[in-house]
Amino acid sequence: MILMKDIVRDPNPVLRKQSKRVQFPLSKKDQKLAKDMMQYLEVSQDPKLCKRYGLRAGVGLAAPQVNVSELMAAVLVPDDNDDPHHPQFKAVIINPLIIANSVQRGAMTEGEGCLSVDKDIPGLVHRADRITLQYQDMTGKKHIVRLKNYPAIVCQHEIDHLHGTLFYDHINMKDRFAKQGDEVLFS
Ligand SMILES: O=CN(O)C[C@@H](CC1CCCC1)C(=O)N1NCCC[C@H]1C(=O)Nc1ccccn1
Ligand code: NI
Repeated sequence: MILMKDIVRDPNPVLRKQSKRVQFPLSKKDQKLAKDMMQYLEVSQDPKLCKRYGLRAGVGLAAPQVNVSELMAAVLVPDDNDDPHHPQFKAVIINPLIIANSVQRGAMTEGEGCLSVDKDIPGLVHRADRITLQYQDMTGKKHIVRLKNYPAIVCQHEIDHLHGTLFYDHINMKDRFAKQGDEVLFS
């Protein structure tokens, strides 16, 4: 089971490395990693279990955050009324590729955080508002999904990790909350 002690923190250089492609069929190690990362998100989003294991609740976790430089991340975006049985987007995304970005930009009004960044870094994290994401699931099956708003933001945050990018790399440090043109802001 992944615990907070297993999560690598900035400025650990592993967070700045380019991850390697995952081969199929998945090795036993990669199967366990995929399951453990999704389990972290599920446990962390259960208030009782989250407290019991001293976790920070998360909606995404990328392999480099647990010290594995592979193109794999788990995403579990709860639906608005927090029904655990109907998440907005739940997937282990392997060898993900953003094959289209909307011209329209989007950012979360309150900025972003990261389980691997222990300090708060305020500012708008400018991203595409909508993306077309291609990924392989644990069986190697290819999926192509179109995401917008929060699920799109979360996947972009995770895919960034796989390429050694952290959320604050996107903040305009000279004017942290300056909107970019007609950027969509949402909380
Ligand atoms: O790379 C992956 N990470 O670093 C975990 C991050 C990923 C999200 C940050 C912004 C977009 C993706 C994460 O989840 N958080 N960031 C730090 C603390 C809060 C936490 C969070 O947003 N929790 C949450 C939100 C809604 C419901 C339940 N929990
Ligand atoms: Ni992160």
